[in-house]
Amino acid sequence: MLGQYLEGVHETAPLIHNITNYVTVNDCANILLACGASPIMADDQAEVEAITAICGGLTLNIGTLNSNTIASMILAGKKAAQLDHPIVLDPVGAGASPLRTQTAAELIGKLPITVVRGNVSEIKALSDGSSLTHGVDANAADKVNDDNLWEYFSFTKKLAEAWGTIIAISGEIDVIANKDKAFAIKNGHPLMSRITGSGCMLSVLTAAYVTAAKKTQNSLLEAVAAAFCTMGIAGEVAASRMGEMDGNASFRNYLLDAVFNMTAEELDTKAKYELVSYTDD
Ligand SMILES: Nc1ncnc2c1ncn2[C@@H]1O[C@H](COP(=O)(O)OP(=O)(O)O)[C@@H](O)[C@H]1O
Ligand SMILES: Cc1ncsc1CCOP(=O)(O)O
Ligand SMILES: [Mg+2]
Repeated sequence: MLGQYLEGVHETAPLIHNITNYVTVNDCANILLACGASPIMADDQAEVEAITAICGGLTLNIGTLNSNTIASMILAGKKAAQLDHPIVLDPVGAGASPLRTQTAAELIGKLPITVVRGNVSEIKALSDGSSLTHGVDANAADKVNDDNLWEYFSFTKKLAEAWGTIIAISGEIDVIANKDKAFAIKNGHPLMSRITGSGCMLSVLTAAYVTAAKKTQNSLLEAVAAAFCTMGIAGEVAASRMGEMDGNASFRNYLLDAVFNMTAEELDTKAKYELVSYTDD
């Protein structure tokens, strides 16, 4: 079922506008190319509306936000809204500083965000201030596990309703929800948290999948789940290639290669997820 979403990206080759951080920008461009999409990074207020207008989707990542890029995000987001383009928000480090938390909240309040993709501590910090991030990483105390999974289903459903977005929480178990349904995804590998950028790359990948799904009139929720499974499976494949002297630099390259070589069949075969419908309860 999810493989068709990768095919959709290959067939439509969506162009994605990214206003993102300067730490992981090159990895974000490369993972978009790896999945068959195209990246353009542009963050000056004088051009963001024109760039958004030639693209199919937009990623807003606040990882190294500043007052110029915050204004650019609002301008680009409003243009994307006018053109009915999907917008993915990555609230990097929300909870780590008031500027990050307030900016992410402002973007959610002012723009019709399609997907908020963050780690569990970032999303909790934004929902009710109930967590502290470990910098840009999740706080171990917030971890989603089999015991608290239903609490997180209910949490993401409520948040999806309140914000009118898809909520996509990443981690060892990913939880992705709209107001009606939720996916729990169990692909991935612990090494993914030992490189910088696995979350940022996942956000741009998500933008590519939802942009393609919108164009082909497919489910945006399933498109997000397909992007998450793609990333998780790529992490598993990359980990299986690690040699004795390999470290996080090799892992990052193997991860990109795994996305580049991913097929719809591989995605369908290796995806590990549980789908829950709230209308059942
Ligand atoms: N311990 C883990 N086991 C399996 N997958 C993981 C683990 N930690 C992170 N991931 C995966 O890494 C990717 C990035 O997630 P995460 O580390 O939560 O984002 P961020 O880098 O924004 O904090 C996701 O695909 C997630 O599923
Ligand atoms: C380390 C760091 N500092 C600001 S942005 C950034 C990258 C965060 O990337 P990710 O959330 O994908 O690990
Ligand atoms: Mg992140």
